[in-house]
Amino acid sequence: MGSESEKWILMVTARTPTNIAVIKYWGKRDETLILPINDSISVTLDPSHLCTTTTVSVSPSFHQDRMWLNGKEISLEGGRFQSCLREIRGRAQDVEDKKKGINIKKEDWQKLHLHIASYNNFPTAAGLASSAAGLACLVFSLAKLMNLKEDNSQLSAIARQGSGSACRSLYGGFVKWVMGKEDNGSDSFAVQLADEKHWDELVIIIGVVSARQKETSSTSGMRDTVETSALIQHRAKEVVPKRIVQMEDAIQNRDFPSFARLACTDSNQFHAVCLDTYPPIFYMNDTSHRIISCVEKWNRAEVTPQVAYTFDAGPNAVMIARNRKTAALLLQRLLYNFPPESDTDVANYIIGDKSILKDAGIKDMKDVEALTPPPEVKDNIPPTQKSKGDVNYFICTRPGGGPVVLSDETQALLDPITGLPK
Ligand SMILES: Nc1ncnc2c1ncn2[C@@H]1O[C@H](COP(=O)(O)OP(=O)(O)OP(=O)(O)O)[C@@H](O)[C@H]1O
Ligand SMILES: C[C@@](O)(CCOP(=O)(O)OP(=O)(O)O)CC(=O)O
Repeated sequence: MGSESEKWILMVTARTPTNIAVIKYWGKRDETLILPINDSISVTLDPSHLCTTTTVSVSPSFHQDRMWLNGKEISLEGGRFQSCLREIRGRAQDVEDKKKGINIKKEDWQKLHLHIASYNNFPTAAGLASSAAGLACLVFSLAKLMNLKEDNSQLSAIARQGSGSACRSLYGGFVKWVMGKEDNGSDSFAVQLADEKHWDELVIIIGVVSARQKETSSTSGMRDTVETSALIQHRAKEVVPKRIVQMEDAIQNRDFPSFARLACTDSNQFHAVCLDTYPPIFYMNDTSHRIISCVEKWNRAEVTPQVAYTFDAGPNAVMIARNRKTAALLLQRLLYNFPPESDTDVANYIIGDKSILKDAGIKDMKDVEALTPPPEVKDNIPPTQKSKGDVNYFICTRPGGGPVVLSDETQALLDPITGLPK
């Protein structure tokens, strides 16, 4: 390993996506190991629009494990961070970098300290699953630094101990978290159902709904649900197992009507068990409900559903359109019902893949104001009833790939000489 006066720093930078569940995880059977009461299925979101980048580094000159999140130092003392660090260090292998004269033996990892810097390219703790991308990226990048032999499924079982939904961010495309049966959690990990190319027509539009930071975290919310809701047992034992099979088929066959029906009803049932919790938990707000009715009205007016919606533990809407054409029509409807404040630049209101905006024929606010009511809406909504400013912005994206190592050193978040954030 070399002496403390040695100045070498070894680092790895990785990028990891976030994911949105279409069959929800809600409820644990083991709080420490984070073992769920049902399987869940998610779609990985394109990391070009929503992702975490993490640089992990090791040096004999570091005196303690330290972490910076979005430029601010945070504590690594929490049990979940500690579980991930312990599990990874326990599996670390020898690492040799002849060019830099570095030779780390596997037992050295127990003594060496780490510096970690992470950046989310989207708001943290805003209900956009930052913990999922963040914990997955931490585990993935450390596994690369310490040369772990484990595959992504085995790494997902470590990320799971950081945050349950994080285990599904170890793969791109469509991912299932198998709940497992063992008490030690060894069979509770993520598997890829299909990669992102399998169903590449889908377009995802996220409505970031104005909200204060949520009152009930997922962790405490699901604990209360398991303790007090009678419906959750029925959901976990009877409803989800059938839906998992049906959702796997829908994904395999690219059967959008079944996919949409299952995603919407499962989101609705998740929010129903929240309401069945005592005291009740409300994650969706009035704007969320209006988005649901906008989509439901349109879906009912068409022969088959055009758009699926799903909501996690917050008011943000995740809408999945069957293809680009539908996504453009959806965007017109969303902008008609939820226009930005008059002084907003449309380019800041629709972010991510802006080409959908072009498909929808919208360049500026004049085009938004000129939108006519969609055919399924009978009466023109007078401007005062439109919900200006109830949505902060929309993100246009698509299903995306899994974690990757960024080999371009300029993308590292830590300085290669000091080991501190750049
Ligand atoms: N890049 C990151 N690296 C490590 N940990 C992170 C990262 N980003 C977020 N976290 C952890 O996740 C916490 C936020 O998780 P929280 O569940 O409150 O919000 P969220 O994940 O954005 O929302 P939700 O899980 O409801 O979708 C942060 O306080 C931090 O501990
Ligand atoms: C509603 C959800 O987003 C709940 C996510 O819960 P978390 O994974 O954030 O909870 P912990 O395991 O306690 O960290 C549904 C889902 O992602 O499946």
